Amino acid sequence: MLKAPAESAGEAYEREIAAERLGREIGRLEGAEKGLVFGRIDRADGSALRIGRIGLYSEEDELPLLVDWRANAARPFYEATPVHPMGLRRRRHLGLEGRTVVSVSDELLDGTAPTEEDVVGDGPLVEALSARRTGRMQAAVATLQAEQDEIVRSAHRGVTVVQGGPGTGKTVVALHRAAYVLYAFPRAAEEGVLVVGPNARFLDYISQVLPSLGENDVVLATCRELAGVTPGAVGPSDAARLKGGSDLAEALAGLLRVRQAPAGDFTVRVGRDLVHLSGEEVAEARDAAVAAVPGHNPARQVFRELLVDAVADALQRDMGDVLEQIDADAERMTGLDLDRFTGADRRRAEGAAEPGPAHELDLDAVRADLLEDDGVDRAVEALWPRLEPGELVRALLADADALAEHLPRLTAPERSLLLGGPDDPWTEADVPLLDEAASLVDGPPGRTYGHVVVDEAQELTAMQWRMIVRRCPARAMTLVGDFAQAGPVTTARDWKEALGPHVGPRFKLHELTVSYRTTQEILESVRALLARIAPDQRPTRSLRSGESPRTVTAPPDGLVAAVLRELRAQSAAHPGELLGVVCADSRAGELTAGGVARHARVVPASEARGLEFDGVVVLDPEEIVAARPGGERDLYVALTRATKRLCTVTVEPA
Ligand SMILES: Nc1ncnc2c1ncn2[C@@H]1O[C@H](COP(=O)(O)OP(=O)(O)OP(=O)(O)O)[C@@H](O)[C@H]1O
Repeated sequence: MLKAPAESAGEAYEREIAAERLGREIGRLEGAEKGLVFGRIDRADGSALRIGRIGLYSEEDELPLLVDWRANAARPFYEATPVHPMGLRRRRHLGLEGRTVVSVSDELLDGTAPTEEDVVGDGPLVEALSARRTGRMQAAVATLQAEQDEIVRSAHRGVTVVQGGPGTGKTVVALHRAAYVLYAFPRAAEEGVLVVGPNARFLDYISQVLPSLGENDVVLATCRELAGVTPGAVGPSDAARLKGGSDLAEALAGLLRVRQAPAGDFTVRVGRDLVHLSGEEVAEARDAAVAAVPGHNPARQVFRELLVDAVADALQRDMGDVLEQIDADAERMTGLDLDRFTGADRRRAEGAAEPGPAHELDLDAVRADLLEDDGVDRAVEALWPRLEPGELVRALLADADALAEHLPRLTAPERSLLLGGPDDPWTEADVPLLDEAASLVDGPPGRTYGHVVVDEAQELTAMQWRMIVRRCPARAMTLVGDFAQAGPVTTARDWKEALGPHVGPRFKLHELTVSYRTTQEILESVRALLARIAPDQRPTRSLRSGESPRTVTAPPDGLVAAVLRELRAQSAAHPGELLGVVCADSRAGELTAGGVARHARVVPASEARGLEFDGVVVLDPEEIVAARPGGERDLYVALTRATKRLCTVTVEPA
């Protein structure tokens, strides 16, 4: 395609577009190649369908060669049970390496006895769950469970919420839902699908799933990336929590209103004249400008034009008054009617249309002049200064008086937590403030999406919710998370509180209750902790059992050595498995320097959400709990990352 000569710029452009389209199609087909066909359903009537990541058709056959897993025809593959066989006799799972079949596993659904043709054995789910972790999440398209599939395939186009404990497959559901939306809702697909995750580490972890489902057009982003802001510093979490509250949005909007033609009369110098505008006239121009377009800077342009109209009107009025005064004075002194000497009289004599009064100005010319006038420029800048988003945020955070005026609900100590210097670097908590300011100053974001998926959604602050909802005008979203795993900055306690301001009660809540990651033993060991941090939450159950979690103690100066000992023992006993060490954020550097990173991924507790490993070492639970507010929830996250074995290293009492 790219070798073909292009005669013109237009042709070159079309060639690029066509090449891009083909590139995408190649990507889709390559993605589908991995486990090309993973399922087959045999109906009781003898017909069969093969299920794969995409649909494939041949010209001769009536039935498709391969049915896309998202097609309605594939539904029984996920939903049929012996109680509701949905017309199926057999469900078959196929394991492929390249194009070679390496495993077959059948379930018989209609109560008939297995024949020689059927391979009934260990379920493919158990196999998938006990497989080694690779450090990247894998698609679960072959083994989606009925409760997961129901959410993925839901016809509900509004807001779907999935609440579930650690490892219940929320991320799996969220990503397969994104793929389903692209397939089943063409409008949303055309407007784009966005997946938001808490940090770059997490996005990297899930980055393979959608491409392996043949979908390369989904945008994966963190809040930073959406706002286009890279923070230069880490802020304290108590200030971050405050900055996450929706009061800040009101404060920024309030601060902006003060910068849009504050009340009062106004005088503009135009050339040598002073033109006076009443407070009413200015307010009228302001209200009309604000109503005309969203965004301070775009509305400023409208305001400028309306102000010029008002100035031109005032000039005409003043001019009229002056001329009438002159007319009256002259008439009184000379007894002459001056009208006769003006162009009005002559034009009338020449048969022109009835003109206005003699002193009428050419208003269009006056307006054009005024739009170029320095005096008008200065007036607009004084009444309605052009702004950058960052300036607006600074004007609030670096000014104690502005904080006091616009955040009256905060206490004085809270406000002093927010107060910063004019040159402080931005922090993570400033990102949604800058985004809010950008929407206030420049108008709504340029890029919006037809469907937005948010993973670890319990992490979002009210201000972050605002920035995400802004990008989804249709309010079509899939939100997955677990409030028992909420970090220290989260502002809401539950889904109702988080979503109320945006969709009220209009969201559909699903709950997942089976853990596909952690073993029953690990879940038992965190039960008391869960009861403390989320007393209302039903504990999840696991499909699998394994080793009991262990604890080892070490002296304060022997922690790194103890972690290394444990990792060596685990990798000797279970070579090839993926290991992770979760520790307080401040410890990560020491562990990496001590050589731990050669044996395992070192994960600061604040970044552990959503990740998983075969074996996990949790270093110094007390330190993790003490490191941040709500530290017990960080510990709960840390303790639920292992699929097979968990070891906790605690510090020996002195
Ligand atoms: N139907 C399934 N088939 C195969 N594997 C699955 C299935 N559902 C979940 N899993 C696996 O279980 C593990 C946990 O799933 P996932 O990460 O989606 O859970 P989560 O609810 O998002 O967890 P967390 O609350 O810790 O973020 C993953 O390895 C995932 O691949």
